[in-house]
Amino acid sequence: MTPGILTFLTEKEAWTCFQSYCNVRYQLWGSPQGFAQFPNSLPPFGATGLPGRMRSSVMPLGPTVSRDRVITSFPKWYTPAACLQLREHFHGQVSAACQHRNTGTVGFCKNVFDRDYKATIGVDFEMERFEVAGIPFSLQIWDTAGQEKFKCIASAYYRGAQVIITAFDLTDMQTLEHTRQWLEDALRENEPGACFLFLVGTKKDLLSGAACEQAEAEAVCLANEMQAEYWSVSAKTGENVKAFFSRVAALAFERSVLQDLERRSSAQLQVGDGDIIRTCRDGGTSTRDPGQQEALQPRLLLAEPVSEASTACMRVGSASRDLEGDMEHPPC
Ligand SMILES: Nc1nc2c(ncn2[C@@H]2O[C@H](COP(=O)(O)OP(=O)(O)OP(=O)(O)O)[C@@H](O)[C@H]2O)c(=O)[nH]1
Repeated sequence: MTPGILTFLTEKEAWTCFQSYCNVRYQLWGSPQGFAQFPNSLPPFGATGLPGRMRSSVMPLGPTVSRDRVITSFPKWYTPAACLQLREHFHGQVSAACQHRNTGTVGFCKNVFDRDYKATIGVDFEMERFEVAGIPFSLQIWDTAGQEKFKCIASAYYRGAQVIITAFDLTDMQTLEHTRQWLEDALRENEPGACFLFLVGTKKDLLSGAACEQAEAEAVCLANEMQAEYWSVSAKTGENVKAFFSRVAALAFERSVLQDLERRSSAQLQVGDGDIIRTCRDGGTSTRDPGQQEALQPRLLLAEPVSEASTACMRVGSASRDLEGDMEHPPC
């Protein structure tokens, strides 16, 4: 994401307006020692079966998570009329798994609001660290440019998103219509049902009373049609920004944990009385003593996703630099 609170959620030039699309990827991170506290001494959650850049990854060490990125209870929806799920607690299995261990784009990332419009060139990238239910959890946030001329670059980053956020300008309802196209483009690159969808109305500070209610009602209708969860936010005042990203992080976290638990139980089915057969990274198989499994798995998780994340970042950086020249290198 470009600097400036929620720039990915706001307006650009009149004709392209708000088709800004944001594609959020996640990472779970923590120390290998931390994993040893989990039942069976297996790493808690770490995807090995997700496609390409999307795999969750475990990083060896991470900076402390700031207080406003700590999510202890399941964040509430913005409006029950358009939310993905009404419950107010983490899934039972997720809470139970988390109990075994002790253990937060731009304005959101930088806590600043930039009143000057600076177009996103190609793609912006941010990594936000959270702590969800006591577990360190990172979101990779990819803010794709809304302008038509950058569309071909943006679409390369749609694939493998866990969360898709399409944004529009609450003060310009034409931009709401454009979100359909953005969503279709993004969904085309992903498996059906694989992503959480969010529709976000920005510039809430510029609307009030009946005008705001009317705009929100239309947005909620579209959100229901898209099967997306609806949120109104203001990058300028910060209204709902933290709550929105907490919700995104919590939902993404929960899903990744559930997927991981599922993978773990299916992996256990493959364990026989004798040796464990595991797939190697080069596609071959290896036979190992069962006692070695606990030590090996964290290393597999550490090595592969981190290098993939770096490759992805490099690609964003070089694509952007080609177009802008002085683009900041994404924080890998
Ligand atoms: N009043 C108000 N202005 C906003 C808000 N969010 C963004 N803006 C302004 O709207 C303009 C466009 O914002 P951007 O965030 O750059 O728009 P964008 O859709 O991300 O544009 P691209 O980066 O080209 O995709 C800027 O001048 C912002 O300061 C908001 O919540 N309230």
